[in-house]
Amino acid sequence: MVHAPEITDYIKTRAKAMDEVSDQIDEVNLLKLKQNAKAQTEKSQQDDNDFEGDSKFDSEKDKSVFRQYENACDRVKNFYAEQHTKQTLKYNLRMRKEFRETTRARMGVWEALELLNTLVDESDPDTSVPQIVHALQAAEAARKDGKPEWMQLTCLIHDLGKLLCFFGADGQWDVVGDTFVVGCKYVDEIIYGPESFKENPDYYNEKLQTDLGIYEEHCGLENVMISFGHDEYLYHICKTQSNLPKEGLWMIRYHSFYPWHRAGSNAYRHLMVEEDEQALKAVRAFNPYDLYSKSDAPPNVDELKEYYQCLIKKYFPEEIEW
Ligand SMILES: O[C@H]1[C@H](O)[C@@H](O)[C@H](O)[C@@H](O)[C@H]1O
Ligand SMILES: [Fe+2]
Ligand SMILES: [Fe+2]
Repeated sequence: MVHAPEITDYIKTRAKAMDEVSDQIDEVNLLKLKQNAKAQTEKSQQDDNDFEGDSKFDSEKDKSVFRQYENACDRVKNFYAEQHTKQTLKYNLRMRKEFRETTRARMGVWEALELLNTLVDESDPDTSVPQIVHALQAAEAARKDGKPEWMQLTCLIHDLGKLLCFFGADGQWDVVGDTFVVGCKYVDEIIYGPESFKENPDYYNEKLQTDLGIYEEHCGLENVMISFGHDEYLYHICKTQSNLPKEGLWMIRYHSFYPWHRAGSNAYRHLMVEEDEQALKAVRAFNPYDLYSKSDAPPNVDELKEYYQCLIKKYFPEEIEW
């Protein structure tokens, strides 16, 4: 039997022991929490570093069969003739003002993707499948390579700006195709070269046909007008309505800017600032998922829907203003 004074002693020692045990438990928990946090930071750092690693999904592919513009079909050639003729400086100034002042539609990201189900890109020599297929091919390739979630999502949505085709665009010349800088000399790296601008009035304006044109040296790509289309349009939507990292935003904004980012190009370097080097790295890391996934088997939209809807929720609100 334990008596009164002893009870208190007993209770005290028990309590002390309990305290010690719970201290230990707390310590174990704290340690676990710390370990978890450390693992998470390491994981996210790993994720972030990982986005730049070389693509692997395309290792077996013959890359030389993509982007063959010289022997492309008439649909592609006619597209560029029209785009190079109509993307004038004046047109670009007008578009930039106009598109920011209007909301064309309100809908969620997945809904927007489903709308692209009916759109085939006339400028593309490498694919003639509906754009939702291209979106999922690009995203699935990034996922297969273990790229971070934000990059998988960027791959999924990168061409959503082509929705402009449904919002009263004048055709496709003002929405799709490679982009280039307007307001300065047309560089050799542009598809079909500077001569393909012969019907464009800017071609005959001497002030616009110097290396700098209307720009200052190293003014930064941010301050340069790149021909208007799905990249620029979607970039502004994502910048103001998503929490995608800046790398994802760069991938979207410059993915069609092949004269600048394609392998071996040195074009437009005199307009860049230091940060644009980072952007270039990001866009080059993204490019294989956009380009080389075009020859992959078409993915099953219904099967993938849930996974990507979850990803979308992490970075976008339910409804977007388009
Ligand atoms: O989505 C477009 C399209 O597929 C074009 O054909 C290509 O030239 C662009 O660079 C790309 O962004
Ligand atoms: Fe694109
Ligand atoms: Fe694309």
